[in-house]
Amino acid sequence: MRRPAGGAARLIPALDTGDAARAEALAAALAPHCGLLKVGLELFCAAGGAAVAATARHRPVFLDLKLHDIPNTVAGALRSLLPLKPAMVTLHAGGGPAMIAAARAAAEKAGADRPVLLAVTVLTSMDAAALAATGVADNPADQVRRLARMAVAAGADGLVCSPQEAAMLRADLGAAPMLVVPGVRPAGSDAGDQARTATPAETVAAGADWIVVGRPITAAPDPAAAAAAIAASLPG
Ligand SMILES: O=C(O)c1cc(=O)[nH]c(=O)n1[C@@H]1O[C@H](COP(=O)(O)O)[C@@H](O)[C@H]1O
Repeated sequence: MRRPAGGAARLIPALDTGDAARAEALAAALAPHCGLLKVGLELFCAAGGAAVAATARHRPVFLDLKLHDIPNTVAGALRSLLPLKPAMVTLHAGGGPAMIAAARAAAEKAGADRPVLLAVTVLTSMDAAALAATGVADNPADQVRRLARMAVAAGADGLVCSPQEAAMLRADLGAAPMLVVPGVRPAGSDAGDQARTATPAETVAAGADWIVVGRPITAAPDPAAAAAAIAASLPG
């Protein structure tokens, strides 16, 4: 997976709907304004591999299932997903180094076309209090850094973090890891359940390769126009 040159190629709209027909209509409308399209849990649970195939007719697919299980099970899930040829797949960094290494080994079976493996660090919906409720006393940035270092050392190609940690991870880990960043909100739009946010331009300036945007696009009266406006706001 090549890194995006800039502009619309950096945008990944999230097709978060349980309605496969609506997802396909969104994919067709948004394709001119984005680099990839994200199929996440809502759409995959509703429509499975057929939704991935339908989406892939428009743009390469970021398959965001956030795998998190014992290493053997995650490796098996990866093998099951390879025929769908996703460009990117997520797994939770919290599954630990053996799980990530097992996923990498399974992905390698696809050869040069293997999916990029992205380790999700601390969900962008979590603030320090939510993290503390899980037993992690560190602030989100410190926990993101710890998980990111571990995940990259274990074989992840890239990381999912919030806009607020992107610059820190670039400084800490250098240019190599791909950074895919959700929790992105155009100025003035509703944060919803996202806790650690920034605007699209701020997020790219902080070092994100790709930004993931869902509701600010899908809930807009004209999703294609919303995506085009976000893409136009991104630095090259
Ligand atoms: O892995 C992800 O894409 C992801 C990780 C994370 O920490 N936070 C996060 O919001 N996401 C996804 O990014 C999208 C954000 O959607 P909106 O909040 O509607 O823009 C959703 O599809 C989430 O599943």
